[in-house]
Amino acid sequence: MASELSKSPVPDAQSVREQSLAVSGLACERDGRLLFEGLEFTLAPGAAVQVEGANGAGKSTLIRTLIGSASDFTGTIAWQGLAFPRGLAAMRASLLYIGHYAGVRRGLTPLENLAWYGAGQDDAMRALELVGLYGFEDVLCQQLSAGQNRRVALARLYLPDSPPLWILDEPLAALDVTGVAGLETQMNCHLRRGGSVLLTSHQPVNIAPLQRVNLADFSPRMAVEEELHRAV
Ligand SMILES: Nc1ncnc2c1ncn2[C@@H]1O[C@H](COP(=O)(O)OP(=O)(O)OP(=O)(O)O)[C@@H](O)[C@H]1O
Repeated sequence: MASELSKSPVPDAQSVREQSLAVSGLACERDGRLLFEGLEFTLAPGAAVQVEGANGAGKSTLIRTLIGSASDFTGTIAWQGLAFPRGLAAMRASLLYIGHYAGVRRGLTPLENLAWYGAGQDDAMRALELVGLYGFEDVLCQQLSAGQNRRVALARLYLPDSPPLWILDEPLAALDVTGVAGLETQMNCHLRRGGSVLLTSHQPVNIAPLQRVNLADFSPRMAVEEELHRAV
């Protein structure tokens, strides 16, 4: 099955439209604690952003904010030049989001999970084969391993008509070496076709072009430390 993972299908060019996500002066606070402030980056067509940061730095909070699940932020998030909340609906229409907990329904099989997302039988079978789950398509997800469940979630990236903007929270979590390589191949293919990827990961990701955004560079603690350093 290892060889199957490296055979990456080409995403439908028709589905990869012009897009751009721009974040400017973004700050998020949770539980009375400022996680980051002054965050700036742009995600252009054909490019990727990797959000880095220590546990609790605010990576998932940022992602929930970017997909519109959290609206308590200051600063600007804009999709194709239209600031949230006005640009949110158009952004969501172009979005494929896979969260930290992957969104796999454990009482369903992998095939049923993809059907729930609207995939036809043939497309779903092909996607599951490409993520190395051939032979497991009818097994309940609650009986699959953590890595296999992650692969069920990631199979959505291998379906035809995949949206152009991929936002993925810890997509490499629980994957083995072959799984990571296969996912990197698929993300690179998506980028080459003009799609874009924003992901969080605690480990290096071999995709290009890649901009790395470290939340530590935008933490208020860092600003205080720099101030102290200048004062010495
Ligand atoms: N709804 C919430 N209510 C209160 N605190 C929250 C909430 N959501 C997040 N936090 C806090 O915000 C901080 C950042 O959490 P977040 O999940 O964004 O971190 P992370 O960088 O993704 O961490 P990890 O690498 O461990 O997944 C944590 O201290 C967390 O407890």
